[in-house]
Amino acid sequence: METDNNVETASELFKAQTHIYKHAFGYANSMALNCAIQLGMASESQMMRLVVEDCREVFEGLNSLVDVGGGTGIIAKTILEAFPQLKCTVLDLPHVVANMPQSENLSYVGGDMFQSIPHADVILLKMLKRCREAIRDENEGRKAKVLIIDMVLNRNEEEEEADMTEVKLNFDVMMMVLLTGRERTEKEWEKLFLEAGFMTYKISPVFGLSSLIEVFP
Ligand SMILES: C[S@@+](CC[C@H](N)C(=O)[O-])C[C@H]1O[C@@H](n2cnc3c(N)ncnc32)[C@H](O)[C@@H]1O
Repeated sequence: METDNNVETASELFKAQTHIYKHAFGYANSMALNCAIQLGMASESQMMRLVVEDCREVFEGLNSLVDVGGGTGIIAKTILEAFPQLKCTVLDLPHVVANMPQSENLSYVGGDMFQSIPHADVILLKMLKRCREAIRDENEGRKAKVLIIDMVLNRNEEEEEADMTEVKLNFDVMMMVLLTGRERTEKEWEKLFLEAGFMTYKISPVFGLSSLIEVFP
């Protein structure tokens, strides 16, 4: 695979990722798939950088952001590179963030997203399995705008390349088999947002296999 340094545009990166996943699923071999997922994760910050560049308006004017299930803060740090005035909080399980160094604009909170989410202008949920519960009505943080970065099935079927659709459907099957989860169509996402009390949403399919979904209270 090309390294971060010689993949220059979002579409090159997304094509490379789709290609790798497609072949890994084709091998029907868990080791090949694991490698593909590791490679995909290794390019996450590069991908996020491209997305922030393409979608600056989504982050402009915000004062604070909380990345729910944000791990060690790779995504939050990437957003901060472009918007250094933001106050970012990463919420993850206590053992994940226990020894993470705080800085002026980046803090870590150990906790359970199903109990409480720190207040912020925007809540980011990226690749989380149980976002339904995370944005449910009773959750304290829910009145903020929510940004979700995740797959949307059957989106722009005419425009979407066949390879990409194939890979998304393979992920859907994998989620069902391994995690008793699933990927969602736009209609299913919409139902989830309306049930959680949100009024509107906007999907920007700019993120290769994943889309950026803005959900408004
Ligand atoms: C699939 S990873 C996604 C990481 C990151 N959002 C990304 O896209 O790279 C899920 C993350 O959620 C965290 N997590 C799982 N259950 C959680 C909970 N109840 N509260 C907070 N974080 C949780 C995990 O520790 C892990 O870092």
